[in-house]
Amino acid sequence: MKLILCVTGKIGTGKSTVSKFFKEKGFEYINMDELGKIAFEYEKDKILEVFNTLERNKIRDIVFQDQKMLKKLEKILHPKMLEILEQMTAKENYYAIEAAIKRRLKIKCDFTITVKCSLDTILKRVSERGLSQKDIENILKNQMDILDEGIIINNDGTIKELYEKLEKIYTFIMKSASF
Ligand SMILES: CC(C)(COP(=O)(O)OP(=O)(O)OC[C@H]1O[C@@H](n2cnc3c(N)ncnc32)[C@H](O)[C@@H]1O)[C@@H](O)C(=O)NCCC(=O)NCCS
Ligand SMILES: Nc1ncnc2c1ncn2[C@@H]1O[C@H](COP(=O)(O)OP(=O)(O)OP(=O)(O)O)[C@@H](O)[C@H]1O
Repeated sequence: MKLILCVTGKIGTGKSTVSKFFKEKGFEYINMDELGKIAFEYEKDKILEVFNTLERNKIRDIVFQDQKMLKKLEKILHPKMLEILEQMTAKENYYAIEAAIKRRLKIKCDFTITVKCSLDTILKRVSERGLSQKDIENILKNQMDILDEGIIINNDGTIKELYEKLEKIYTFIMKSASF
């Protein structure tokens, strides 16, 4: 049997943490940001032509301040990312796909979890990763199409509280999937 669970949500809301829970339950974990990095390697020539650089930090600064440039980057990378995703999910298995822009990528899945938390929590958790408040706000401006979808998880609380919610959601998904 094949089951595809998508974990979506804005930057720093806790998608990786939620996905890790499902990985521990035996799901195969796929991170679309990582597929983006693989696609980037395949499409270096096209990227260099458009951006005159291959430095991810520089490209990040450009695209999250200019939506037209983000569209150009997505047009180069998304087809390859989706091709790799299709290959990776060909077998019967349980998959947890982490994808902030799941809707934009039009990933088909059986269950969706949207992870949410307040802007304050996002800023606090992500700034520890070395991104400035301005960087985070620029990324968030380009994530306005991430809407509440499927099972909604609020992740402003502790990890323990998150895991308690996830155990219930896991039970629900496994029961629903067996029908
Ligand atoms: C712009 C790039 C080069 C910046 O790389 P960098 O290593 O600095 O950052 P990283 O990939 O970790 O992304 C930073 C944050 O932005 C988010 N993000 C990435 N791409 C997008 C996008 N197209 N739209 C909205 N948010 C995005 C990520 O989920 C993450 O939270 C890179 O994000 C990229 O190639 N993006 C385009 C591919 C894509 O759409 N990936 C999203 C998969 S969900
Ligand atoms: N409930 C929580 N309590 C405390 N810290 C948390 C909680 N949930 C997640 N975190 C931490 O917050 C940070 C962001 O979480 P995580 O990496 O899971 O988010 P993400 O949505 O995957 O981020 P990105 O969009 O950048 O991929 C991480 O350092 C994670 O360990």
